[in-house]
Amino acid sequence: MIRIEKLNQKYGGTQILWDLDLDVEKGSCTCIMGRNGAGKTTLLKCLMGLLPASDGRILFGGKPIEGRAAQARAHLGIGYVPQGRDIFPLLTVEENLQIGLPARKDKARRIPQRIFELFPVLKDMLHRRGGDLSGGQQQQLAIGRALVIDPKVLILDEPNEGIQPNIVRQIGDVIRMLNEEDGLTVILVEQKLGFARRVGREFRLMQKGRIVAADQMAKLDDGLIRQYLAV
Ligand SMILES: Nc1ncnc2c1ncn2[C@@H]1O[C@H](COP(=O)(O)OP(=O)(O)OP(=O)(O)O)[C@@H](O)[C@H]1O
Repeated sequence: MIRIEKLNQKYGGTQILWDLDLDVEKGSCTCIMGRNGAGKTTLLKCLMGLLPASDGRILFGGKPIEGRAAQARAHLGIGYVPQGRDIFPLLTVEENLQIGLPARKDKARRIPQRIFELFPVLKDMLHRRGGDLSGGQQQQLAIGRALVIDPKVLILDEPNEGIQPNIVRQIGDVIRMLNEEDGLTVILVEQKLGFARRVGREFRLMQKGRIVAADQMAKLDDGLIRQYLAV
């Protein structure tokens, strides 16, 4: 579904991603892991078109998208939940969710009910300002907003950063449900091993801007953890 070939990215003179290759199959739930600074967020931003790559190819459903703007990638069906959530604090929950509606193929004007089934708290707080929500509720809103476009793939960058454990569990359950029941392809950047193991079905390990290991989640053993994840 997504194929990245020989992706390179630089911040000024500093190269961050090096000839990076990544294949993500339709229906998979892939967890991208690696130490701080490995380039995980940079990779997601290049995939979303929020950072320009120096060179390389990004294919979505077999078609090159590397020349397309971020908004066009959303219209193609790539939903993105950025690190830090980036919800609009002065807009209501409803307005935050409505932002995605024009990107839907069917041009539906109403927020899909499925989002409120997954996150009932968003229905209860529909008219509250985004900025008044707790961190966990804001994260649920950020995921809801990405789902409004009816994406084919959902990309999440550390959805659990700074969130209380009961909401982390709920978010994990929702990601699993979206993947298993709705058939949504998921790409998740995650630092917490327990969450990654519970939610991810495959892993990719990153080190210094490269993918250095890839397998089924069950094969993520202590040796790999020591080598690429332990701090
Ligand atoms: N705007 C920027 N300008 C210059 N360098 C940057 C910028 N953003 C990130 N970097 C550098 O790029 C490298 C990769 O950062 P990135 O945020 O992609 O890593 P990460 O694996 O997501 O780390 P983390 O787990 O800490 O979020 C780091 O060395 C970081 O310092």
